[in-house]
Amino acid sequence: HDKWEIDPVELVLKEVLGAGQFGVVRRGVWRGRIDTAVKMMKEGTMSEDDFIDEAKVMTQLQHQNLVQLYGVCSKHRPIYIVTEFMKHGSLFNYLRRTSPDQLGHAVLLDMCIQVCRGMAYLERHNYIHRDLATRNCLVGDENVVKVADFGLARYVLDDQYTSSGGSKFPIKWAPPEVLNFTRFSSKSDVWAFGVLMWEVFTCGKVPYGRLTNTEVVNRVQHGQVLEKPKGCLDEIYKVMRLCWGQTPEIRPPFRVLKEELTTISQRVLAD
Ligand SMILES: Cn1cc(-c2ccnc(-n3ncc4cc(C(C)(C)C)cc(F)c4c3=O)c2CO)cc(Nc2ccncn2)c1=O
Repeated sequence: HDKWEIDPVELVLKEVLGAGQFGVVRRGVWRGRIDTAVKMMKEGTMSEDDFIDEAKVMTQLQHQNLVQLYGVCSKHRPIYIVTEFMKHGSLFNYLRRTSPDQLGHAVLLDMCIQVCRGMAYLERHNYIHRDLATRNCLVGDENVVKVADFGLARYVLDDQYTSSGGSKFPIKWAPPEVLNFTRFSSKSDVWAFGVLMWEVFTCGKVPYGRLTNTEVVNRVQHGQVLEKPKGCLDEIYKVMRLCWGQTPEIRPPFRVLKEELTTISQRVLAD
């Protein structure tokens, strides 16, 4: 019996949470008491057999800042992907609907540190996210923030999303080596983390505003990076700049970023 296989009989489906990349996602109650989110995979959106193979690895990735994969219902179609439930939805929406004064610098920095902890865990396990952004992080009680949908990008069948020339490719979160050679690594996740920090400290602004993808690619390839968010501390912006090193080698790993941000947080909190 594959322990990552969930019996759909044990799932009671509730309200729709949203329509994700792969189809409708609903809240579900598992075994009578466990709150979950259930992705009901629309046919043809994902290479399902490859994903089901990977699911056993993904269920082993467990960290307080990663949205836990509980398992899959793969004995029927559509398959279900069952994960931990986060009651406040995406970090992107949470930032945009929560007024800035409610989110002081200490809270914004703490959110970035939580994401960094989750990403340092993935880095330690040589696991690449490939689409880190505030839209792919989720918020729970007491401003708990967790990284969601890590690794799933590999199973998307829509080549508008998977090819760097496609209309759905996350250009604004991609470093030069991904734009030029789609060369993903934990260091390309670090670049995306810098953009995520910029999203957090602008309370959910869209990076590079209304620039077209072509204009963004030109800027990134010429070393032009995002400006310091209004009111953002210089030492926090400096960490963002470290994430935007032109080549992956000069960007710090997540375990170093975590130490940097924690040190700043202790100083900021002391003030
Ligand atoms: C776990 N979880 C997932 C979601 C939820 C709902 C709809 N779409 C999604 N998304 N969003 C994005 C997404 C992105 C991908 C990439 C491969 C990385 C491109 C792959 C996905 F499969 C999803 C997905 O399923 C999610 C994210 O997986 C919402 C939750 N919670 C709430 C609470 C209140 N209101 C709304 N959502 C929640 O707790």
